[in-house]
This record gives sequence, C-alpha cells and structure tokens, in this order.
Amino acid sequence: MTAPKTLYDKIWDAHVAHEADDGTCLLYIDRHLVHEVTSPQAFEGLRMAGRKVHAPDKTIAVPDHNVPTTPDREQGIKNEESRIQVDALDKNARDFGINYYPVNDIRQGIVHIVGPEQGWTLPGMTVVCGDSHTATHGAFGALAHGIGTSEVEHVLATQTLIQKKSKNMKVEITGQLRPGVTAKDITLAVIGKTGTAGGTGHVIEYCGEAIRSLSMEGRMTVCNMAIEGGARAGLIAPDETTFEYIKGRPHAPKGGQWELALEWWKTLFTDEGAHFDKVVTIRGEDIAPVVTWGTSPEDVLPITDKVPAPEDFTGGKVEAARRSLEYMGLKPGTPLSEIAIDAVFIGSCTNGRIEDLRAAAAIVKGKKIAEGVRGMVVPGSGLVRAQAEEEGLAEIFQEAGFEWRMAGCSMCLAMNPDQLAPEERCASTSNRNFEGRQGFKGRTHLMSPAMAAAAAVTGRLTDVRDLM
Ligand SMILES: CC(C)[C@H](C(=O)O)[C@@H](O)C(=O)O
Ligand code: SF4
Repeated sequence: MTAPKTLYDKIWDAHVAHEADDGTCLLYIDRHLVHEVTSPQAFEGLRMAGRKVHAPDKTIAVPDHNVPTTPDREQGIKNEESRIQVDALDKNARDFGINYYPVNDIRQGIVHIVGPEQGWTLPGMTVVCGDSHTATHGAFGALAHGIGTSEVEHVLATQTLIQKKSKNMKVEITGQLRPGVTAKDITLAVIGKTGTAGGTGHVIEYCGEAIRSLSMEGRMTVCNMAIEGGARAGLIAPDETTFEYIKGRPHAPKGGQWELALEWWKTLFTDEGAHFDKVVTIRGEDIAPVVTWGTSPEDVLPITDKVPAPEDFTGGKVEAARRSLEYMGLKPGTPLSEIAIDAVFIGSCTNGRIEDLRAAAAIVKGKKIAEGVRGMVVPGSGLVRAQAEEEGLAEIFQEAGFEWRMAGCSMCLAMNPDQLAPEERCASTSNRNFEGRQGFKGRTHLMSPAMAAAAAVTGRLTDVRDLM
C-alpha cells in the first residue's frame, strides 16, 4: 500500500522530472500562459541566447492588462508604454510561433479567462503564467501558479520550472450557501478568517459540499483569490461539473483521447486519510454577503456590519487599520450600507465570466444606476461579451446606464485608461483593494457581482438581499 496522497501530492508527483538532494525539483510544465506585462524581457533573453521556445504548442499568449476597453481601441493604443508592451507581445508571439489571440480576435480577453474557455486548462496539469492570479486555473484540479519574469524565460526555453514543494492546506466549506451569497463571498470570507498570510507556504485544496455545488465559474472565482490568502496555489478536485465544462472546448481532448483523459482525471482527488498540514473549516450557512472596508483583501466584513475602529484590532493591525481608514476616507462606526459610492466596476479575472454578468444583470434588470454613479461592465473575454449580448445581458446593463466595454483587465488595475480619479470610491468585483490599485488615491471596495450591481442601483454599498 502506498501512503495516501492529497490531490496536490498526486499532481506534483506526476510532474517531477528531477529531484535534488535538498528537495528542489524540476517540474514539467504542461501549459504556459503569457501576457504582455511579464514577458518582454523573457523573450528578449531567448533572442539574445539564440534559443527557441521549447514547446510553442503549449504556450499561449494574449494581451490583457494594457489594452483599452473602448471600441475605438481598433485604432491603436495611445499610451506609449502600453503600446510598446502590446506590440512586443504581438511580435514575440509571431516570431516564436506560439498560440496567440491578438487584440482584434474575438477570443482575446484576460489570460485567466481565455485559458479555461479555450480548453487549454485541464485537470491534472501544471499551468504557469507570469501573473499571480494563475491560481484561477486550480479550479480544474490543475496545479497552477504565478511565476516571475526570469522563470517565464526558463519555462519558455525548457518547459520546466525549478520548484520546492509547498505544504498541504485544506479549506473546507461545509453545507450550503444562503440566498444572495456567492463564490466571491466564500473566497473573501476565507481570507477574512485566515488573513493574507494564512496560506503562506501552502497549496490550498478547497473542498466541502458548498464548493462541490459551485459551477466552474464559481470555482474559478474561489481559486483566483487563493493568492490573496498567501497560498502558492488553490485547487479543487475535478468532477462531473468540471468534465462537463471542458467537453467540446477547442483544445480539449477529443474521441479516444477524451476517454483516456477522463480515466486519469477521475483519479485526481485526495485519498482518504491523506495528511494536511493546516485545516480551515467554515460553515457555508455562516457566510454572509461581504464587502471590504480597507486596503487589504483581509479587511472584510458582512455588509450588515459597521466600519471598524483601529482599536478593534491588535498588534501591527491597529496602525494598518488607522492608515486604511484614512486612505479610504471612512469613519469608524458607520454602517457599511451607508457608504456612498461613485463608481462600479464589474469585470476582472475574478468575476468577468458569463455567470458573473448574469448575476449582476439579474439585480440590475429594469432598474437604473443611481444618479451620479458611473458604472462599467467589462466582460472577461470577447466570447463572454458575445454570449452576454446574445443573452440580452448587454442590453440590460446599457438600459440601466452602464458602459458596455471590450474585454481586458480594465479597472482591476491602473495599467490602462480605465481608472478611478483620486478619492473616487468604487464597488468592484476585482480581487485587490491595495492603495492606488484602481487609480491614484482611488478607493476600492471588493464584493461579488450581485453586490456590485446592488450598489450601482442604490448608489451606496448595499445588501443585495434587500433587492432580491
Ligand atoms: C501585472 C501582473 C504581473 C499582476 C499579477 O501578477 O498579478 C496583475 O495581474 C495583478 O493582478 O496585480
Ligand atoms: S484582471 Fe486584474 S487580477 Fe486579473 S490578471 Fe488582470 S490585473 Fe491581474
């Protein structure tokens, strides 16, 4: 009998090409996703060394961070720095012969939305990208994590990565979610409980009935933020929901290959009795619709709560909270549901998929955005956008007064024209609320798409359950 293994152990073991005496391993990489921000120097390195991309068929590039999301982007990118990066990716993708979805391709979008959508991301794979939110792909039971630019070059050149194994952590969400509570609330609630360092040195496997009940979109939302909880990666064991999502996608296995793949995928679960170094359990029924009040994703509270005071915390967090509150322009004791907002951003690799847009549209339908609030819906890919148009969601958003944009990272981070003005306050479905994240001095409150839609309609942070 071999010792029981976790899902992480199984994927890891299947990819170790070499292990050194100190435990450092050379891992084989199945998919390498590339975007324009972290790849230019990596390709330059290859060029200087006269090397090729080792596995161009396993390398997939798409521009997302720097692309404008207004329809006039066809005419080119005005910002010079952005244009240089996107042009470089264009040239590199063509020179090195890798898979590529340029800006004007309907399949273009945020790299973490495009990979799964096109069937590049499959269970049991190792997936890397020069981007911290690569954790998203763990929703398929793939070992997926972010890498730095020098590692991007290493993977391009060798299709391998030097890694040390992380520890195993289990996050179990038992039971069922209550109405109005979504995958975003799960993932924020977990970080609220464990803190942004709770997962440090670990790979998290999310499990439990509430996780099993999520769609693939919801699972991607959960895994997307594993990194905000400090983990190396997040994982969810594949099941029928996973297989159903993958089947028929452009790069999914077909025919006999599909049957073979299924056989292996069905072995990808944590064995009974496998060891976890850390375990966190949350009852699904205890999770409320949440929002963040501060400048760290762990600054999270149920919408029914009040803005905390620095004295509510201990240690270094007292000063951090004081600074957060000042930056956010908030007074302790204010009910969260009384905080007025200026902007709403629905999109990002956390919540820019079709199910997210459906959830937001369901709240907005037949209503108008509150006076003085600007709202933006940015589909995560051109295909999500097309589907949302077909389903009539785009119309619902536009009639409510939202701008309906082209795909990209957009206002998730201030690398393109979609930005907050100083002190503008935004209800956002993205994953980071750091200072300046959405624009210089911009103020971000993270929440689910339904909650962001509710905020758009009332003009303040709002309990979505009041509108249901
Ligand atoms: C620009 C990129 C390297 C960065 C990341 O690594 O995550 C970005 O996607 C982010 O979300 O902050
Ligand atoms: S949408 Fe946001 S979090 Fe996701 S890759 Fe783009 S910038 Fe990073």
